[in-house]
Amino acid sequence: MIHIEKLGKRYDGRSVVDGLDLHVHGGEIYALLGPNGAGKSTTIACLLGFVEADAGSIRLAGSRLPPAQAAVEHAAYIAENVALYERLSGVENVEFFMRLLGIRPGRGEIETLLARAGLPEHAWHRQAHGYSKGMRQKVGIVMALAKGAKVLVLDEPTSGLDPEASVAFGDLVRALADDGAAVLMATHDLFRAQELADRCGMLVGGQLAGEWKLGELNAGELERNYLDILARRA
Ligand SMILES: Nc1ncnc2c1ncn2[C@@H]1O[C@H](COP(=O)(O)OP(=O)(O)OP(=O)(O)O)[C@@H](O)[C@H]1O
Repeated sequence: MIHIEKLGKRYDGRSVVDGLDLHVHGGEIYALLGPNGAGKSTTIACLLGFVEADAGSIRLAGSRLPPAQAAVEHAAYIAENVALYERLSGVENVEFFMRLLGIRPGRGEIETLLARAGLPEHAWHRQAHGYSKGMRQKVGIVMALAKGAKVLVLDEPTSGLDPEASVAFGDLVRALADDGAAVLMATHDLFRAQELADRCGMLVGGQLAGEWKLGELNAGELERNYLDILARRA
């Protein structure tokens, strides 16, 4: 579903993503790890067509379209802080963003999805300016559900969420993957990555320095591998 091959991106003559190969299959959650400045957000920006890659190829959901168009058609993106129209309610936000995509879900359908995402009913028709970070993430998930996104891309989705909200968010992401979506999640949260993801990769200097199946690692092993790689590169 997500196929990245030999991806390269340079800024100011400096290589920040360098020959990256990364594949995420439908039904799979892949955590992209790495220290600050490793190139995780740049990889995501290239994947979604926010910036143009300098080298390599990207295919989303088997589409031959350029990333920006393929992403509009097949992907949902949930940033660390989900931007909503503050004066619109949760329901109206979903309605508005779906209409931009030519999708017209009924109010009842949106409410059903908001309930599934766990947004409290009293918030559905309230302006979004009072929403917490976790509530915004839920509206973001509802947009992915309403769109039927085959690819879900998350950048630091659980940073700043309390443990309960983080677990609830993880359950929603798992449900989307169980429905067949390919999920790519950039995160610094090794604990949550180990809890949630099926596989993970570690970027250092724009290159994949390690890749693991999480079911095969014991508790704490991911963190040890991560720190070992950084120590070897120091
Ligand atoms: N628009 C830009 N112009 C110039 N340099 C950039 C730009 N965007 C990112 N960079 C640089 O590219 C490198 C990779 O940044 P990126 O944000 O992709 O890393 P990251 O792994 O997401 O980091 P973090 O964990 O801190 O979010 C950094 O050195 C950053 O300063």
